[in-house]
Amino acid sequence: MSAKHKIKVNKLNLYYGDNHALHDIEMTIESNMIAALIGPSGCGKSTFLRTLNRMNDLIDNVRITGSIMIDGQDIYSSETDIVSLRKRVGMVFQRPNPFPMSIYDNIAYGPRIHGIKKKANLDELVERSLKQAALWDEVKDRLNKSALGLSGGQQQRLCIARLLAVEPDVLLMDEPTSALDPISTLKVEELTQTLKEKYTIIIVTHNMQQAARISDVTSFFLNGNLVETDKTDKIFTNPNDQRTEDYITGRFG
Ligand SMILES: Nc1ncnc2c1ncn2[C@@H]1O[C@H](COP(=O)(O)OP(=O)(O)OP(=O)(O)O)[C@@H](O)[C@H]1O
Repeated sequence: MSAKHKIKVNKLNLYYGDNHALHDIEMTIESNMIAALIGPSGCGKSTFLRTLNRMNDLIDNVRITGSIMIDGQDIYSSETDIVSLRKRVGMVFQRPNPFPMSIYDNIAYGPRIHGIKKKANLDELVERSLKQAALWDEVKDRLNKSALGLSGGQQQRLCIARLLAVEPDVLLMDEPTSALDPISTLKVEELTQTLKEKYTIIIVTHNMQQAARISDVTSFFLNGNLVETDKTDKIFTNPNDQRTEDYITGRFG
């Protein structure tokens, strides 16, 4: 396997009880890329995203076959420690979900759990994470105020900062801007462009303009199948598969 392959998915199948939701998915994602997952509602994008940090393990009756290698290690092997997997592969959800505590404590929460206790170290981590999430300037004077007082867009960047504080290397984003106004959306989109220098990002989006604007590669899903993955420019100008063409030109979905 090439060292550049951050994530390698082999013959991945997922069943919710009798519902065969993902069929033989094969995908390779390289480091420092933004990979967008697109497709009509119910095609399996979120399900696939959740397999990358084993969030589906929390759902009853889920059965998974195949493998997902991250940095050459099978995340479904019995040796994988799920807590450290979720630290390495963090997730941002559709609705910002800050904890009902101060801005500072939201960011310090993860590092404290992972054993960082010294105030000076936490201060430094909080500042660095908020700067990385392009939120520091807006909140530096109110770190001890409740995170719930932030705007939706600020809350989403706080959730991103909270992830960065535990030093992941893959970021999963499930429609991270669908609940945000256009200006906040733009800020989160700009943020993804700086974050990809350090992280590998996989983003589910219903917004095809967003996929075209921010991603390097795009995968089109349909009915639980991965129809094709290609460079984003190619997918949006000259896809290989007629079904992709029909979707991006708005013939269905
Ligand atoms: N927790 C669950 N239990 C049972 N079935 C589920 C569960 N989550 C998703 N499914 C089913 O799996 C299939 C894929 O759903 P998924 O949410 O992954 O699609 P999606 O492409 O992300 O859709 P959307 O764009 O609407 O969010 C659907 O048939 C859905 O009903």
